[in-house]
Amino acid sequence: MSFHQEKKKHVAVCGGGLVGALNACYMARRGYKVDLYEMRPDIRTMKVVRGKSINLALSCRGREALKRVGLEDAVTKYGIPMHARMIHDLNGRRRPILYGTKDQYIMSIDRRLLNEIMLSAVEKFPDVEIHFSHKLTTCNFETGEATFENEQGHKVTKQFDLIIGCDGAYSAVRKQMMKLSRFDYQQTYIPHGYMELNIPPNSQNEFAMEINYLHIWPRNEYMMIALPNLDKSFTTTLFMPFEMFEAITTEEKLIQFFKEEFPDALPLLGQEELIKTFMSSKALPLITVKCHPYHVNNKAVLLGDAAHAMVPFYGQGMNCGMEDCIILDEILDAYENDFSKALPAYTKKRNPDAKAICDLAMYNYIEMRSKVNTTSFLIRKKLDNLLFKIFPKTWVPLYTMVSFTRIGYQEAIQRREWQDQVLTRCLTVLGITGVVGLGVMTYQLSQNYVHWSERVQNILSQFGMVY
Ligand SMILES: Cc1cc2nc3c(=O)[nH]c(=O)nc-3n(C[C@H](O)[C@H](O)[C@H](O)COP(=O)(O)OP(=O)(O)OC[C@H]3O[C@@H](n4cnc5c(N)ncnc54)[C@H](O)[C@@H]3O)c2cc1C
Ligand SMILES: Cc1cnn(-c2ccc(OCc3ccccc3)c(C(=O)O)c2)c1-c1ccc(Cl)c(F)c1
Repeated sequence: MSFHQEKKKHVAVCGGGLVGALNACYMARRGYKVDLYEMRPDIRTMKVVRGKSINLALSCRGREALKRVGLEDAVTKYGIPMHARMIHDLNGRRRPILYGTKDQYIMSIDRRLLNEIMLSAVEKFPDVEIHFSHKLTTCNFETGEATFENEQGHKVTKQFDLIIGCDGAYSAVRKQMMKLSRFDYQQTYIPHGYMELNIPPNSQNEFAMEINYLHIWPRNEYMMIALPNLDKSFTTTLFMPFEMFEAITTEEKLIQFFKEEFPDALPLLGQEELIKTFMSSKALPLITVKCHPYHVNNKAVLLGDAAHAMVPFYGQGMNCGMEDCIILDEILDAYENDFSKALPAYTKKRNPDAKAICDLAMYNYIEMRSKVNTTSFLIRKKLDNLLFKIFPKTWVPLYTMVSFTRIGYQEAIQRREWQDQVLTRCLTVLGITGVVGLGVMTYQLSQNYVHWSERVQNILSQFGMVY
């Protein structure tokens, strides 16, 4: 090796899910030698892949991350744009509210297909190897050694320049970090669980609802959403307290519940299919995880849910994790691949934003659970869109900043807090002004009324009529 030729960095990406597969592309593009370890078998060869939501919403941050490794078109050609939310009320009325202009839409993407596309993209890079059915068990943050166990229980230990934990909300890499002092960790399971249902194509084999919409049934304690699939079905996710899931013990109770809470969805779901799916499924838990720091020495770093798992009530978990790949890549450029400088800088840059979106997703969950039914959802969103039209530079709806820009999550929330203060003040002033104004107007009207009624009476009296 010549004096000037730097030794090629050798990294281990642990976890071949949505963020790990993408990050492996980023690391390979940097010219690193990449070993990607995924504890599951190759999903591209599996008939059924169990796991999280069947489809998910891809928005600006995730798209930009895909774009930078040349995957945006490969993914979005299989995506279904959702230009608006479609709010379903109890009477079955559906109200669309646009997300913004025609180029401001989120996309419904099949999770498995997205993962497969990225795994296949990884394999195209030189000096990259994917090790399926290899589970990370332990790692040494002093030496960079990591041990993986395969299906036969055989263990292999290798040494790396960097261990990148993309192994999800229940990360093994993070578990190793938790043994270290001054590693902060916090997790919260929420009382709600989720269950995925399916709205199949209708009898004409067409979509059973409007296609390019994120369908939302806000019912305070319960929420349901539906995202379209390429096979003309809708993956419908019911969010409900576990107690409620457990209380629905018979088919009658289930049908009665949907008749009361989601009457328009019941015929689309199909009673028999709903019963079959609901009675054979278990509601799955939802967790939020926050931790700090994201790195250890110059040997390990966390991305995606391993670093910041969030409840799915803002549709940002994957988008945030994909944006992590951009942030780390930019910082590695800035510090010329010096991990001892780049990793602390990554934690410093990313941790506040990731915590902010975790908090926002949780806030939205609490908000939707307690205060959001169709009316309040509609009012809120229409007011947001109206103020955005009037003050496009200053009043950017929070959902727009989060989903259609790469404004830092923390900044987006700070700007929203300012908006809330302004709105509260305006409404207060309007309220006070309104009351005062109403008083003045009433007085004036009463004066005018007296004046007006005198005039009418004078006119009518001239005709001998009095009313
Ligand atoms: C119901 C629901 C709806 C959602 N909807 C959206 C949405 O609309 N938009 C959005 O942006 N996000 C959404 N999310 C969040 C999104 O699913 C996650 O943020 C995203 O999957 C995180 O990707 P990840 O790669 O970090 O983790 P994961 O997708 O969990 O992948 C982790 C990978 O690591 C592997 N692994 C785990 N442990 C090990 C180990 N020890 N060794 C090796 N491999 C290991 C796993 O097998 C897996 O393949 C939703 C989540 C849920 C639950
Ligand atoms: C999967 C996905 C992608 N985006 N969103 C999303 C999230 C929040 C939203 O608004 C914030 C808000 C809603 C209601 C009241 C105040 C603020 C909007 C919107 O404005 O349309 C869209 C979701 C989603 C995920 C789960 C549930 Cl339960 C849900 F309803 C939607």
